[in-house]
Amino acid sequence: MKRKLDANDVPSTDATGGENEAQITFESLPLDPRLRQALVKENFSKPTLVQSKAIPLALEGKDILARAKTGSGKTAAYVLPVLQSILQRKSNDLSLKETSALILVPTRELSEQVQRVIVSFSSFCGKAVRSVNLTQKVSDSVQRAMLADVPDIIISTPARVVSNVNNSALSLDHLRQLVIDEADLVLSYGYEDDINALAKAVPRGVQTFLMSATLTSEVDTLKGLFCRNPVILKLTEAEDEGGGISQFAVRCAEDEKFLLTYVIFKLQLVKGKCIIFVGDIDRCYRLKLFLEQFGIKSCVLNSELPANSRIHVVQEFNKGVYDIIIAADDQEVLGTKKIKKTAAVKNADSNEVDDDAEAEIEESSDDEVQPDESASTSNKKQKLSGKQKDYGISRGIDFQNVACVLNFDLPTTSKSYTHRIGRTGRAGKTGMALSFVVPKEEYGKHKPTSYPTAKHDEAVLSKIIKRQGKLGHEVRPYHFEMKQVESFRYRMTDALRAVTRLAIQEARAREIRQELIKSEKLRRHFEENPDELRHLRHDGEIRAVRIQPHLKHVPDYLMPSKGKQGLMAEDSQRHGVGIGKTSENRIRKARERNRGKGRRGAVGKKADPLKNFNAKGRKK
Ligand SMILES: Nc1ncnc2c1ncn2[C@@H]1O[C@H](COP(=O)(O)OP(=O)(O)OP(=O)(O)O)[C@@H](O)[C@H]1O
Repeated sequence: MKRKLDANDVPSTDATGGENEAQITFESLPLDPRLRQALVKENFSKPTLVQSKAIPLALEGKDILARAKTGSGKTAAYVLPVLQSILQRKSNDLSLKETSALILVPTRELSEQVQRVIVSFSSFCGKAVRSVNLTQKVSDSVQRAMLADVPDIIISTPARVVSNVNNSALSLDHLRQLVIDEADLVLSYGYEDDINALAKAVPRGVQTFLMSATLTSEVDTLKGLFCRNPVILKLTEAEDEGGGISQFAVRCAEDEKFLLTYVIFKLQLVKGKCIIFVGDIDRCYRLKLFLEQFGIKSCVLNSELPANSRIHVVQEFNKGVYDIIIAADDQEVLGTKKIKKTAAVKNADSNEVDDDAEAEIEESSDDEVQPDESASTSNKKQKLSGKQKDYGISRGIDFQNVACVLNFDLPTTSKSYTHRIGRTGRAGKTGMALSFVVPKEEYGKHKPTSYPTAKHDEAVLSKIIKRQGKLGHEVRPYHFEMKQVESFRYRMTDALRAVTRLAIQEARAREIRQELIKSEKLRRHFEENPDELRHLRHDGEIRAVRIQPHLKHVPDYLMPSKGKQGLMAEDSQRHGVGIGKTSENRIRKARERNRGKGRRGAVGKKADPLKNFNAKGRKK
C-alpha cells in the first residue's frame, strides 16, 4: 500500500557537519565484531562525516535522508546498519530466511559496486549474509534460482525489482530496510512508474535510507513516498565540495590542450591516477589515440560502451592496470544548444534556492545515459534533462585513489564541475583538479580539434569560481612556461596529424566489435557462423593510426635545463603540480637510459630525424 506521509506532520531534524561534535569512532558504535573486522581489513580507521552522523541514527531505527558530497562515504553509511540489523536478527535465529533489505540504485554499474561493498563488509560473516544483484547478466532461470534461495539483501535498479515482484520470483513481504542510493537520479533515469509500483509493494514501517549528493524535488517526491519522519542530514564539511582539492585553471588554446596533456603525462608532471574529462565520445578516442602515439596508455569510458565494459574499465582503472581514464561526459554533446535561464530549483526541505540552477546549457542530443533496459517503456522515452545529463556517466562511480581530475574540455555548468572534481579527494584524501579553459579570442582558431562548448568556457569558469568561492575554495590560475613547452609542439602536431577522423571512427567501431566478440548473447551465433567471428577479429586488427615509434621517448634536448620545474612559470612552481622527487628521478633515469641507448645503438642524435630537424630549425 502507498504510504504517502506529510513530512510536515512531525518536524524533521536538520544536522550539519559544521558542529563540533564528540568524535565518533567505529569502536564506539554498537557494531558486530565481524563488521569491525571487515572495517579493519578495508582500512576504514575512522568514520567519515556522513557515516558518523547517519550510522548511530540508523542503528536506532530512524529513517535517514542524507545529502553529502560525492565520495563522502555514503555507501558504508547505509551498508553497515543494514548488515548490522541482519546479523542481529540472525544471532537469535541463524536459520532465518527472509529478504529484509532492498537497495535501489539507478544503474547496473552502481548495483555491481554496491554489491562489492556488501561482499567485502560481510566477508567475515560466512553464510549469515547473502546478497543478490538483480542487474547481473544471468538467465531468468538462474536469477529465479538465486531468488528462490531467499537472499537477505537485494541490490537492483527499480525496474528489475518490479518485474521480479510481478512474476512472483521475489517477495517484499518481509522487507525491513529500503535504501535508495543516488536518490536524486533514480526518478530522472526513467523509473517513475517502477518507483510508484514499489511504493505500493513495500510494507508499512520499513526503515528507509535516501542517500543523495543533492536535494532536489525528486528526492522530496521519494521522501513523500517512502519515509516516515526522516532525520535529514544536510552535510557540509569544511572540506566539502571541492575542499581538500587544489583547483587550477589553465588558459590555453584548443591545440595547446593536446600539447599540455602530452607534456603533463609524458613527463609525469602529475603523479598518480588521473581522470581526464572530455566533451564527447570522439574526443575520447582522439585523445586516447593521441596519447598512444607517445606510448601513454589510457582507457576510455563513455555511454556508448555496454554496461559490462564500463564496469570492467572502472575495475581495471581501480586495480591500477591503467593510470589514465578518459571519460566522455557525452551527455554534454550539443545537438542544438542555447543558454537558458532555468527557474530556480527549490531545495527539498526549505525555501533555499539551489544556485546551480542558474544559467545552464540546454541540450538536445541523442546520446543518453542508458538506465536499466527494462525501465518502463514510457519512461525510457523520457529524455534526461540537461541538468541531469550533465554528469551521468561518472556520477556515483567509485574511481579509487584518483590524484588528479583533468578537465580537458570544461563542463558546461558549475555543478557538473563540482561532480567531476568530486572524483578526486575522496574520503578525506587530497587531490588536484586542473581545467583547460579556452579564452574567447582563441576559440575556433584550430578548427579540426575545436570543441563547440569551448566558446562558453570563460562564462562557465566565472560561475565555477563564484560557486567554489562561496564554499571557501579558490580556483587558481596556473601558468606553464610556454616557451619551454613549445619545444614539444612539433611532436604534438605530428601525433595529432596521425589521429585522423577515420582513425577515430575505426577506434570507436573497434571497441564495439570487441564487445560483440565478447557478448554472451552472440556466442551461439558465432559458434554457428565462425566466419563472421573471424571477420570481426580480423577487422579488429586493422590499425588506422600511423605508427611513429620515435614519438615514444623524449629526447634530452627537449627537456628544459632546470628539469621539469622549468616547464612551469615561476608563480606556479610553488603550487608544485604533482612534482616530486620521485618523478624527477624517473625523468633523470629515463634521460640516462636514452643516453645509454644513443651510445649503444643507432638511435643517436644524428639518427633521430626529429633531432636533426630541430637542431637546424631551432635555437637550442
Ligand atoms: N571511513 C572510511 N575510511 C576510509 N575510506 C573510506 C571510508 N568511507 C568510505 N571510504 C572510501 O571512500 C570512497 C568513496 O566512498 P563511497 O563510494 O561510499 O562515496 P559516496 O558518498 O557514495 O560517493 P558517490 O556519491 O560518488 O557515490 C570509497 O573508495 C570507499 O571505500
